[in-house]
Amino acid sequence: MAKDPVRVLVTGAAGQIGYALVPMIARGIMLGPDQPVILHMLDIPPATESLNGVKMELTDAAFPLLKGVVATTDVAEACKDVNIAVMVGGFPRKEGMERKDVMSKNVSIYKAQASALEQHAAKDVKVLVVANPANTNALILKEFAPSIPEKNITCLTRLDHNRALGQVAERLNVPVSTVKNVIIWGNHSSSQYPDVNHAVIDSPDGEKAVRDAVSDDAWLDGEFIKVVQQRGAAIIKARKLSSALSAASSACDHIRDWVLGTPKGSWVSMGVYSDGSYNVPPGIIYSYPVTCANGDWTIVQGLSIDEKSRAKLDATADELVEEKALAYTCISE
Ligand SMILES: NC(=O)C1=CN([C@@H]2O[C@H](COP(=O)(O)OP(=O)(O)OC[C@H]3O[C@@H](n4cnc5c(N)ncnc54)[C@H](O)[C@@H]3O)[C@@H](O)[C@H]2O)C=CC1
Ligand SMILES: O=C([O-])CC(=O)C(=O)O
Repeated sequence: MAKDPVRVLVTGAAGQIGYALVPMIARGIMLGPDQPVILHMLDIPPATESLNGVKMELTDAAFPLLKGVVATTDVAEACKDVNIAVMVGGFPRKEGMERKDVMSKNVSIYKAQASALEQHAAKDVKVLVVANPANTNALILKEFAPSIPEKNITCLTRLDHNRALGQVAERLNVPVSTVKNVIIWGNHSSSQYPDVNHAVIDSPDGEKAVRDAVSDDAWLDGEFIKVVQQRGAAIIKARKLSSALSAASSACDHIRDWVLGTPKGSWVSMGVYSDGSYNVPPGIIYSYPVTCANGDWTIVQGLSIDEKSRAKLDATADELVEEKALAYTCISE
């Protein structure tokens, strides 16, 4: 029997990530090839014409799984009964800007949209915040939507996770699908810690530690970390626009694994509400290694953290605590 359609909200749908993301959702890349969807697309009034253009293209693409499109600038209408909300709308970082520069613009957007989701979305809505500063926008959303379970509010660090997989695969000249269990700890910013200490590659002789396969600790502890941390800025420099196709694809990966589960023996990175695991301060949205099953994520426990890694986990946590304080200053202004 055909499944009931799932309603998926994409905010900022007329923007560049939105334009890459909505066809992926309509093709079943996010929720699977047998899951019909109804797309809810929100943008702001100046983007109305462009949003309608995207809607026209969705019609023209004749996606079999797409059972309806709501394209609107009304946040209440956009949030009505949505099961999944991908929050891409916001003010993007431009060349030379740090994430903190865009904080105040985004705090007010996320506060308002939290209330709309709380009032109008399905009670078990799953929320993924993509817009920067992603962790702190997600935290604001959580604080101002107290009736949405905190487990349902996450932010995107899967792009960083995928970037780390890509760098290791390129270095070893192996298919990216053979690399797994890298970790992005902390903030979706240049303070994040891309950690390969538990990562492995699959080979015909079984699993091999990435550290052994690469056999170049100086590269793994230096250049590799820097490249992943700075990849967003490198893309902006090259394209004069921030990452879009990779962000859209990673957003699909994040929701797909959350809803449908992570493969056995592997984990992914997600920004989730910290419960104090790995001695990270509770009360921030922090990227952890997680496994997913039955629509829930669980932080992978018990991984050994060496001294160098400890300092990096703490540094990115400190930045998030600072961002939280800054966000609260913006709220009270
Ligand atoms: N977490 C991650 O891995 C990544 C995050 N990003 C972030 O994603 C966000 C979107 O990036 P792009 O699509 O490139 O930006 P964009 O500027 O092309 O699109 C943003 C869209 O949001 C809309 N918008 C602005 N305020 C809104 C509001 N209040 N409600 C609904 N829509 C609103 C704009 O009109 C625009 O259409 C940025 O914050 C960017 O920094 C980008 C790449 C990766
Ligand atoms: O750096 C940015 O603003 C865009 C972004 O988040 C990324 O590409 O990781």
